[in-house]
Amino acid sequence: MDQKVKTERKESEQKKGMEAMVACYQGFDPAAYLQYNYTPPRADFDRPDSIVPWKLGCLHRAFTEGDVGGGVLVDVGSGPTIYQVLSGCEVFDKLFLTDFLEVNRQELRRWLGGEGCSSLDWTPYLKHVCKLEGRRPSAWSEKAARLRSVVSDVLSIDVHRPNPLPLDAQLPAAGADCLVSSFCLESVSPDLASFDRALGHIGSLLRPGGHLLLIGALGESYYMGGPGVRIPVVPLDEAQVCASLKASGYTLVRLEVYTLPQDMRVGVDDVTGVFFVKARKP
Ligand SMILES: Nc1ncnc2c1ncn2[C@@H]1O[C@@H](CSCCNC[C@@H]2Cc3ccc([N+](=O)[O-])cc3CN2)[C@@H](O)[C@H]1O
Repeated sequence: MDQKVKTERKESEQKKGMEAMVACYQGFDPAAYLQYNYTPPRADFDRPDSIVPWKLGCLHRAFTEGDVGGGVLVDVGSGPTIYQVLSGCEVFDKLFLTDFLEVNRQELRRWLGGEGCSSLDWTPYLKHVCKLEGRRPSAWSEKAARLRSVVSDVLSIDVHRPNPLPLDAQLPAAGADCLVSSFCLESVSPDLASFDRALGHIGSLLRPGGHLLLIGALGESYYMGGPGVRIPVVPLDEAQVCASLKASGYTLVRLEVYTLPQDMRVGVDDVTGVFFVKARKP
């Protein structure tokens, strides 16, 4: 088989993989997803070993240790959640939330509009991050107001495109100062090659010297995006995450890993661990 035919066959297989992934996401249910992953036991602020307090602690440290800040922060694949930017909103003046699905963008806009009809009450999250910042928990409403004030837009995004954002997105020509992305790339990529390409695509949004804060699942092969909505995930391990970041040209600043206790494995996925990466684009 000559090279041209091989390339065409490979491109056709990649296209089919992406189309299958898009079809999986048509059943994504933001409210169910939030219930599965962002309520106890995974989000139990009275349990030091709960996943969400661990993630919020990683993000708080990463955003407050002095090397991250400035103009523009982009959250890649926000989903229906805002926890991932509760620390970042204090050190950036311009923040973009993004997601592939309109149902998730609508969920984010509802919270931003303060209409009080979000699918999840984010108050405990706001209070917890205020506590991490040494503020009184009653400052949570000030933090909510701060976040609402710095979000510039809720954009569509497709990490499988070389230019993942809409052409009219108002990013600086040099790129964003920081990217944060949580549980997205591995959950939308049919295979490792696709994951690596997507990592490269989002890297094009980041200026040289900027930081990437990446949270993701380890050992996950599927998750439930809603009742009966099983979405495939490309399983990752620590070594692969490090290799993919290196191949994408990043300098690893820190990798932290959380191993799920048995009672955090609640049947909505087969995730075994969570990684937190802080990396810098040279
Ligand atoms: N082409 C695309 N480009 C960008 N975003 C896209 C694209 N396609 C779909 N999306 C968008 O990406 C998605 C992001 S949510 C992905 C969920 N990830 C898996 C889930 C999360 C989770 C949470 C918490 C814990 N835990 O242990 O506490 C474990 C786990 C592991 N399971 C979704 O918003 C979709 O709308």
